[in-house]
Amino acid sequence: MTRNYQKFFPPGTQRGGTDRQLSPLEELGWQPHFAQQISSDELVGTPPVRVVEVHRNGLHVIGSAVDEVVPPRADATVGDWILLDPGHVPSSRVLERKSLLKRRAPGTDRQVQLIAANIETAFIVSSCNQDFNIARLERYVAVCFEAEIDPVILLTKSDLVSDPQAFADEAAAISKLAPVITLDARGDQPKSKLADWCKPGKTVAFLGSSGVGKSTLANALSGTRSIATQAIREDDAKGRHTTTRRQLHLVSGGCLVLDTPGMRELQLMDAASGIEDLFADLNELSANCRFKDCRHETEPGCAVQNAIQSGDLDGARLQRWRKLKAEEAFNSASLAERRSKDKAFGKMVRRVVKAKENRNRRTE
Ligand SMILES: Nc1nc2c(ncn2[C@@H]2O[C@H](COP(=O)(O)OP(=O)(O)OP(=O)(O)O)[C@@H](O)[C@H]2O)c(=O)[nH]1
Ligand SMILES: [Zn+2]
Repeated sequence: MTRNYQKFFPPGTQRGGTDRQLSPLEELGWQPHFAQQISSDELVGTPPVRVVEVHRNGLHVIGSAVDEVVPPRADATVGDWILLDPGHVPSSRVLERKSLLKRRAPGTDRQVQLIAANIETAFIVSSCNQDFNIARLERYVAVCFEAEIDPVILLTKSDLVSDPQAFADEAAAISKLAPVITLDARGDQPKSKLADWCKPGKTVAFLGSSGVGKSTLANALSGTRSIATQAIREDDAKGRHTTTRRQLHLVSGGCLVLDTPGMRELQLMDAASGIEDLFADLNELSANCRFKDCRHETEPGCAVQNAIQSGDLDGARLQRWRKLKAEEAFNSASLAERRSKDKAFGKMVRRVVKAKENRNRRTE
């Protein structure tokens, strides 16, 4: 039986014209990257399903002819593709991801928390007002680079300022790889301005602080409907639905939007290469410093300081680079320390167990 997915789509979204009709799995974001990881036997025996929602007590998964909640597992998050083993659900395999967004959990114990998997484009949302903060935008862009997600910077509330282009110009200096778009999130602009990224079968997310317009944008993409909410309503006569914010929504036109919590506390961790990518210009400059270990402070022959002197480089950008690197090093080092402590503890446990076994053997 193949499930009929039409009911998940808002009316009038079936595409005509030259576009090939996507299969139900493709509508959910299934792509060659995932198909390559499985054999045809596996495809039949363990159908691929996508995690569309994370509940406290389980993962809501949807596939062709599958729509159920399976037990939660630490190694899967919203957006993941899982080969569902109906005979033994815990043995189901999580497919290798295209991207993974993770963060350091709030609080002091610095656990890694998986936020979302297989996002293709992250819209980093800020507004043309006091929310606009270059350091914060840079942080998000670095996180996207690290996660292998394409970042696009969206500056909302352009209707409330006289010169939105000034904000756009500043944001454009962050990275050549992060396009910048200014817009009024209410009305028609999002649909046309985001069309390049919001294609059927593509998964996108809106990241940013509270109040910048993430919900407004998602709604403006037109008639956002939650796959998860939809499915749960079917089962629940009272029309109740969950209030979790970590969900995949299917948007009119077919793209998938991941709804994530505000993420104000976004911390960099294990993101060294994301930072390298973000500050590629500074790394290039550093290669020309006279000393290999130049700290770009008062050393003679420092290409970075020279660029600042000549006005080619904004000194504040160097400061932000330092700050991000220090933060990343701190968070990652703490994690490494804990890992090595865990390792040492594991070793000790094994030693004790072995000693006990030896003792038992001798007394047998
Ligand atoms: N004038 C104007 N108002 C906007 C724009 N974008 C969002 N708003 C308004 O800003 C307020 C907050 O927008 P939301 O979409 O709820 O913001 P959010 O990012 O989803 O906020 P959280 O749900 O708290 O994370 C709403 O009153 C919107 O109508 C814009 O481009 N122009
Ligand atoms: Zn230097």
